[in-house]
Amino acid sequence: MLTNTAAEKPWVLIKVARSIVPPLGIAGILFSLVALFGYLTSYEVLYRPFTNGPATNPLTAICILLLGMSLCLKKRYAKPLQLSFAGLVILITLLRIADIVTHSGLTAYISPFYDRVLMDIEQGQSNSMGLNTAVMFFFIALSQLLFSTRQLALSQFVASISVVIPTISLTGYAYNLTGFYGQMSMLTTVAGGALALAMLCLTAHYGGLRAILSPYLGGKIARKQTIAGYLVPTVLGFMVAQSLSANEADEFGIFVVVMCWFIIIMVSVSAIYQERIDSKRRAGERLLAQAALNDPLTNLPNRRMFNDFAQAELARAKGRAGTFWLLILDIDHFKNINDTAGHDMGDEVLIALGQRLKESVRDLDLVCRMGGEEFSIILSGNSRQEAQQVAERIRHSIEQLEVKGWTDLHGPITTSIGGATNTPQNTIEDMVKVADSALYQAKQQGRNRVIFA
Ligand SMILES: Nc1nc2c(ncn2[C@@H]2O[C@H](COP(=O)(O)OP(=O)(O)OP(=O)(O)O)[C@@H](O)[C@H]2O)c(=O)[nH]1
Repeated sequence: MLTNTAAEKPWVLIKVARSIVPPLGIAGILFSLVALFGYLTSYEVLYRPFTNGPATNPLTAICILLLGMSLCLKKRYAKPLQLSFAGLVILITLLRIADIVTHSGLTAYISPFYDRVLMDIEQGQSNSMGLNTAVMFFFIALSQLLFSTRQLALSQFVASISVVIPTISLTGYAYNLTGFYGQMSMLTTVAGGALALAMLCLTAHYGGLRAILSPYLGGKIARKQTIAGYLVPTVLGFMVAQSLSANEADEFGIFVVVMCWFIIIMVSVSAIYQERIDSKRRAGERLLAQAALNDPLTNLPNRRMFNDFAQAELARAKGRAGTFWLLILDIDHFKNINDTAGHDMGDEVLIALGQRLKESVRDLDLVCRMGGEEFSIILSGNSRQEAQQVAERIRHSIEQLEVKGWTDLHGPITTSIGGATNTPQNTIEDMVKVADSALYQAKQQGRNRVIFA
């Protein structure tokens, strides 16, 4: 039944963001399998896309595989497996970080295809999980762990840190700044970027990201600001970096990345506040719309809502040459209830009767309080016989209605009902007039009856 015109807009972008998580996870799995297949078959280009450039280390490929799988898991078994996969990646990356700091070579014991890695290193080729790669996967896994334990704010915060690392690496590849990507291969950069983005998208329904993806004005502005805040400094930075020496370009590159993320963080914070204020405004607007279309006593749609609904129903019926029925129902001798038991008892009767009417029809039918003790019911797509049966059933059901303080002392409440249907020519006003005159006849003939025009 139509009850609310100020409905929330669909949050399409959040749905899209959440729907791309499994495909990004699958992309990660494929990247890792390609790299591992490269090691298995000694087909170097699969794990080292650029000759003499950085390689995707086998341990890195395992981290990508575990994180990719954890993002693709279905709900039922997801939590324990996600926790285990994320935990494993955290362990591997922490070992690797300890390895880099202490030069202990611990990861050699757990790395698959280690002889191949050694061979590459002996030939002077880069092949190890660099500090930036280890930190990136550590943060992605930590974000997954926090998400699985419902720490959404922290999970989103950690995911945004993890997105920064592949962004720096990508900027390095774009600006040709080796220090920016170090030992992180293009394949690892893309796979890490996809997984970090997927982690961020998992929390799209929450916090800053939710505000940026909002379908309302605040979200629209925030999205444009985010894109401009990232693209403008990056493109301008790229042009300036071309004219700088290697050392200057490195420092300038860091400045550009910091600027981009500073702008994005500022935009997210202001979007959160904007969305908070706007959601209160929307709630107020919904309440106003509700009040304008509903009767406050019975909480049923009022005459205005009746007109909107009836016009739409008439247009629909004309479109498919169908019929619908209008019943106008009036409580018999209602004044007597007010006069005998007081206005409050009259109100109670109106509320109970409204509730009974709502329960007596289907969800697609509409029950309205037209005013005073008069109600209307729109029955969609019934034959005359069916509509008469419904009207009789309603009349009978109201006779059975019990309202403490009235029916137990003064007997049943009865109603008179007039019915009318649409014709190709008539308007809603015509239908109301016809149903009203049928109701008048029912009153004339002694009340407590149904008369159809
Ligand atoms: N308690 C209460 N009474 C209302 C409300 N709105 C209208 N009324 C009363 O409903 C009564 C309607 O009386 P009448 O139009 O004479 O109709 P009736 O007494 O039902 O008689 P018939 O319709 O001819 O059977 C009036 O006394 C109105 O004051 C309301 O919201 N609450």
